Amino acid sequence: MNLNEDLVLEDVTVYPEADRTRTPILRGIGLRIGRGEWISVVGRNGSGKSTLIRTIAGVQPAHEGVVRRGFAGDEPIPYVMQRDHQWFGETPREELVFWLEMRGEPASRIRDKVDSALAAVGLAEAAERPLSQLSGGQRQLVAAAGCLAADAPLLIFDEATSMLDTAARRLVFGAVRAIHASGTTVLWLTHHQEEAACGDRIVALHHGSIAYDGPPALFYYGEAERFLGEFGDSGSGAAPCDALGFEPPFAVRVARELMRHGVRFGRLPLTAEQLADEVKAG
Ligand SMILES: Nc1ncnc2c1ncn2[C@@H]1O[C@H](COP(=O)(O)OP(=O)(O)OP(=O)(O)O)[C@@H](O)[C@H]1O
Repeated sequence: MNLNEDLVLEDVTVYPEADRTRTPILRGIGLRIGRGEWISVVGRNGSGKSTLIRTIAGVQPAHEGVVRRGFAGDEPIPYVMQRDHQWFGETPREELVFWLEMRGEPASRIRDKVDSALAAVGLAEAAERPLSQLSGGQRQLVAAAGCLAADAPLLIFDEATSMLDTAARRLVFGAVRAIHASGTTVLWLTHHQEEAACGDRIVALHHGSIAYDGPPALFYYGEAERFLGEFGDSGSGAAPCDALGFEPPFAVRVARELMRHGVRFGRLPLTAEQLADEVKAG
């Protein structure tokens, strides 16, 4: 594994069941992922998000094009999915010990690795509690801790929080943000634009192709100058987000409305906190 190299997809196409006579699930994907990035992946149902993630994770081969795995290495990357996966242990600790034993981790290192992975997701106290007594959010954190303990080079969440209530979603999101702050690369697939807006970069899929790859502000506001200067009455069509049929985060909708009424912002807000800061700054 070359830790300094990006993970790169060049002109990648994937067909259903490798059948090249069928309409591709992914077509002509070009993507470069650097270490330490947080990339939000958005797209409507069936746009190819999970297939893209599976290709990046190394469990779905590319039928055309090139995948250079760079820092992600040759091993398939474990990832956290929407629904509870199959559990092997009775408690978070047993689950992680099982994962590490399966990977052939030396017994002498298992305890430390399990302790630090559980601590990283805030589950140190719950290490010995039965998994059946944990909340949905906590169970996803156990799965995330499993990825961490396994030294996954990328932390991948495939709509993991979509079945959770707001509090549990915040719990998972907050824990992953803390892990990211310490340098881990994160790929976060979501239907929640509020969550997508928090990443460094948004990749939007549309019918199996990348329709947008860039900063969140440009995705939700379009060309900022144009938006700030002459945003029209309808307010639609200016931003990639609108063109692709997504509803922007609440803070963006409020900011756009304020801009329509002549309010000007120094920095385009993406979250409620940023909007509040901008309003306070006057
Ligand atoms: N093995 C397969 N055979 C046939 N079609 C497939 C196969 N795998 C995926 N597809 C189709 O490819 C498209 C993309 O699927 P994928 O699961 O990657 O999309 P997605 O964006 O993750 O969707 P969702 O948001 O609904 O989970 C879908 O229309 C799906 O039905």
